[in-house]
Amino acid sequence: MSVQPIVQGRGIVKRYGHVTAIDHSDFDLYPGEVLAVIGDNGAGKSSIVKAICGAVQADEGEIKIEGKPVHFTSPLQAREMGIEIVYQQLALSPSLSIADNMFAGRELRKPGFMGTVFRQLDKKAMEKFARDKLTELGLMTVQSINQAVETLSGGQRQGVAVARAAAFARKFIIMDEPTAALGVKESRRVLELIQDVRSKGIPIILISHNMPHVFEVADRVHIHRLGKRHAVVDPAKISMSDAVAIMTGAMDPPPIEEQQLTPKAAA
Ligand SMILES: Nc1ncnc2c1ncn2[C@@H]1O[C@H](COP(=O)(O)OP(=O)(O)OP(=O)(O)O)[C@@H](O)[C@H]1O
Repeated sequence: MSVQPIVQGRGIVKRYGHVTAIDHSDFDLYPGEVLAVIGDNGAGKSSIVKAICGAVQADEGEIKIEGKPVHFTSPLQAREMGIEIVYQQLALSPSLSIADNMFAGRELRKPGFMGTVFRQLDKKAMEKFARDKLTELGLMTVQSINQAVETLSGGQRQGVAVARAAAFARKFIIMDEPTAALGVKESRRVLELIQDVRSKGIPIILISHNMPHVFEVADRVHIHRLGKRHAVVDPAKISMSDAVAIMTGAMDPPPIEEQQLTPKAAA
């Protein structure tokens, strides 16, 4: 029995002026998996995930979420559907608290009259929710949920960004280079968080240049080259150096029947 992909992109094209960033590319994300997207600088990795979440609009092609065609015109629309994004450049407000950052743009109002008429925020409920989520992901090493994000370490900040995505994602999470700015210990914690999120059943698209990280957490590796999906490989069956050679064009991709176009369980 075949499993329906969460995301299915077919023939996606994105041009920026004369540059064709995505050139008739396909894309598939399946339930429960970490799909890594690797590729050289400028291969079109960010552009394809931006097209999926509505940060840019594709010029051609079709994107379906759980089998239904979507045409997001902004990432906010994707967010409303339960798609969360963790960016390389942290999209947190440094002077706001952890709790405020987690709820930015989707604050909880007090129940009843005070919330509906006076629009009063339910600070207690938001703090409790933020504390519960951080505890669930083992991140409650931070001293207070009301601590400003600027007082946290890089790893703790990235932890808050991942916790926020995990707390609100209902469909999937896109992570664009989540460990790029982090040290060894902090990267390790974020990789563990990725595994925690997957074990909760939320699939992840992970863009990364860090091959050891990719090979540690990915179930499948989408290799992007010159704006196209060049191959999809099983990291358990290919060496890191061969994946890089395919990515740079030094080696041909494996024949299609040897690729991992669907997860092993769904094949
Ligand atoms: N806003 C933009 N305007 C013009 N060209 C762009 C824009 N965004 C991306 N491009 C171009 O599109 C191509 C693909 O870029 P993209 O950022 O998607 O690649 P990438 O694989 O994510 O690269 P990197 O690993 O360097 O982040 C590049 O040639 C880039 O210069």
